[in-house]
Amino acid sequence: MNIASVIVDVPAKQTDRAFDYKIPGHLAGVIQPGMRVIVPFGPRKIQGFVTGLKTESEFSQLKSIAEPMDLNPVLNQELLSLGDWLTEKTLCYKISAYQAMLPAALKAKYEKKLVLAEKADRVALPEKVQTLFENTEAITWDEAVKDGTLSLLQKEATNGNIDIIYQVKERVKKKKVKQVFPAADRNGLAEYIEKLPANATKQKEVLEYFLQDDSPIEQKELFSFLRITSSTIKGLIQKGLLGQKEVEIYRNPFGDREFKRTEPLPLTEEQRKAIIPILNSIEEKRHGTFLLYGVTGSGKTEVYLQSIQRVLQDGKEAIVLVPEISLTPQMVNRFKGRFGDQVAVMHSGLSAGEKYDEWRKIQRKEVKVVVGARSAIFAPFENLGIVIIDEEHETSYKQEENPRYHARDVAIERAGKYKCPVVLGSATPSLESFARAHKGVYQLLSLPKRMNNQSLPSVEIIDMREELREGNRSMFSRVLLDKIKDRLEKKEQIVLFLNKRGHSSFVMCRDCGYVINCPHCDISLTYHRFNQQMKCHYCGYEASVPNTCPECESEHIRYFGTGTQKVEEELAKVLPEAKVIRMDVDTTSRKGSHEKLLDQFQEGHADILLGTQMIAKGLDFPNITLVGVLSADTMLHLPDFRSSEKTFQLLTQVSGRAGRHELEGEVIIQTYTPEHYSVELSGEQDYDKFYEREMMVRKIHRYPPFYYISLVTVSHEELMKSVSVTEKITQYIQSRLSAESIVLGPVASPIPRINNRYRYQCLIKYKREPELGRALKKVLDNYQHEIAAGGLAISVDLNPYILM
Ligand SMILES: Nc1ncnc2c1ncn2[C@@H]1O[C@H](COP(=O)(O)OP(=O)(O)OP(=O)(O)O)[C@@H](O)[C@H]1O
Ligand SMILES: [Zn+2]
Ligand SMILES: [Zn+2]
Repeated sequence: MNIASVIVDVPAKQTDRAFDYKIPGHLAGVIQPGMRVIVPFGPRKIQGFVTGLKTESEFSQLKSIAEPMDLNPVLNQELLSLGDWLTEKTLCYKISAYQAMLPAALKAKYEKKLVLAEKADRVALPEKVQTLFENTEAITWDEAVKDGTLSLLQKEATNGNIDIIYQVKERVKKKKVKQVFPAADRNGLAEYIEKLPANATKQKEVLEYFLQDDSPIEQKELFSFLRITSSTIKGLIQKGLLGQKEVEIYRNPFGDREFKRTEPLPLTEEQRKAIIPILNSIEEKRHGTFLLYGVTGSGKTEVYLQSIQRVLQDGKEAIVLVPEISLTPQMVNRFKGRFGDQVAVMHSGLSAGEKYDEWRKIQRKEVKVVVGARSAIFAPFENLGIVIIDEEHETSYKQEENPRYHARDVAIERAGKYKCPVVLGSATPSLESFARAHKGVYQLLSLPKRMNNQSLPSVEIIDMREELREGNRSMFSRVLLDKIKDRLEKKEQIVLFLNKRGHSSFVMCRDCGYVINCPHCDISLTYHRFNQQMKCHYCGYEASVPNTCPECESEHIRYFGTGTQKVEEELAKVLPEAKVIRMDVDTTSRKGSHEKLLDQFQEGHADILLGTQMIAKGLDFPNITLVGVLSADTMLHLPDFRSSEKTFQLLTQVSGRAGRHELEGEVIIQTYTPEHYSVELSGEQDYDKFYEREMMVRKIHRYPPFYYISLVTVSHEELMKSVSVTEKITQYIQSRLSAESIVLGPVASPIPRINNRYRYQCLIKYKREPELGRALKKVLDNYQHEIAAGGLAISVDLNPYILM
């Protein structure tokens, strides 16, 4: 086995296959499949993944592996083959598939360096170059750029005097701390104390400390404990009385927080009925997908916890996926509280280093449970016993960049290999999943009632147009305001929800209606209050608000739309006595602030929790008795066939925050389109009715779950180019598919221009097209050169969740 197959870090068609490399003698037996290695590729050295070992190659002149990057494989055999599956299902390159499975810290970073070529004659080089290389063989690219000698160096590179090399670097280092320990025995320490002059009190203290406790201590800790500095121990180290060493530690994102241990609750009759089929599937080692459809507050989480407990009994492992936005401290507590140190947590709030450490705990089998967002589905477990996906309807489980995978599909694929169950949980399942459960593809488990038979909160829908007609121009309806006042008196808590998605603050002229758009993208600029700038969310363009309208020169140009800050100001005006906690991207960007705000709210330091999407889910606070939704319909008008579904789901989730414990809950939903069925039915909290209604719409318009869809988006700086390419693609795809399928295109994307690139798309609706994947791959291959040259971009999504 002296030859390794390696997938190299060059995402392109020509390199999307394994290359053979010789394993040099000194690395024989060291190199294993799943390891990252550094290999020569063309003129540079790059990273690669070993996918297999063999004894023969069809090629004769093989280059050798330069060095391994890992001591142990970072991908196990199962993940390596999952990479093949991912490549086929999402049409991505193998290298992208493997990289998606690893924490960011393990993705290669390349440092460009300039080195003197062997044949170079130092003294013959231009003086400037000589000085650069005076004391060194290599300088970094950045240094060269800063020095302004780049063109000179370029000339020397052409002459062959300078080589450019790429050095692979790890992004994140293991965290190390310095420890101090006694290097002499007790007698030695004691003797030295005797010999110390009387004024060396500090040194004496240090030695006495180690006489009491001879275990190594973190240097920083020792210093602060004894109030000393490094000068105190320096002499002691030199004399061989103390030693210093570096040890690796895990970064701990949870600090010293204690997690209160919880015991399994006796299950209710309904929970028992729901959990039995899951437990059976675990015991019988049989793969199956369950849809746990349970209203908000019905105790789904307890079902998850006890299923995991069963899995751990068998010595197996569990993956729990939670949407990023609801990966709240409260959620983490529930898992850490039950399973303690056996739990690793992975979410975007962690630094790259912290994520890396959590990942290593999984890899080293130090934990058995991972709770995380989408990418945690790739946790490198090797004895998986269950995968749980909470809030399975959330669209954040779909990755919107290569590889464009859906975590649900990956979960089912992995669980199939390990012969274990997948549990999808939701109060408002996605239409696709519910339809599959109806067909018997998934097994449906229901929790139709709340805990303790607590009723769902009562919901009242307020027509804001009516409010306006009756002279109320504020953002709060009279009913909502009255109810808030009532709760303030009763000392009960209120959640106010502002749906930010789909609408934002924009700048408009009140006289002529002119809206300020991004000059590079066909989309309005978003107004940011904190720096009073307008910003494009697609390309980053920024500008300040003009004093007069560029169109009619009116001075009545101002921003519209409601941000959380504006709501907060408004609240302060009408209810100055109310204490408000605002939660949005601005107030939660600092690490730990999310948690702090929620803790404050839970401890009763505020009456009102005001926020965006991030407060819609997962909160389980007993004192919340009123939920107000300020604008229910902002999402309804997005050009997306799922907008009704998303609106219904969100309204149901938010409403579910009220009255979860003893106190009864009430919900007020303000809307400008009360007649829309997704608003109306979220008022009745009737998912089943909504499902029927929405299925009819999907059937008529031939959308999922009746049809599958795929989307090709083409963009180019020239309008005509993107139209013509899209046109060709549309025709080609059409020619490859059956008459039953519908190929729509070329049409302009809902956002027709981003960053000065014109965007056109082709939408494919189909029922069964085994050829489609191959045809789309062919399209990508065909345009590979133009794409690589940078002018043309084509993205193919076999299961798009964002159609813009
Ligand atoms: N068997 C049980 N006995 C007593 N209390 C329970 C039991 N199961 C769950 N609970 C409690 O009921 C409350 C609601 O349960 P939980 O939060 O698990 O519901 P959920 O279905 O996950 O809700 P949501 O989908 O709204 O987040 C929690 O406070 C939980 O501790
Ligand atoms: Zn104007
Ligand atoms: Zn822009």
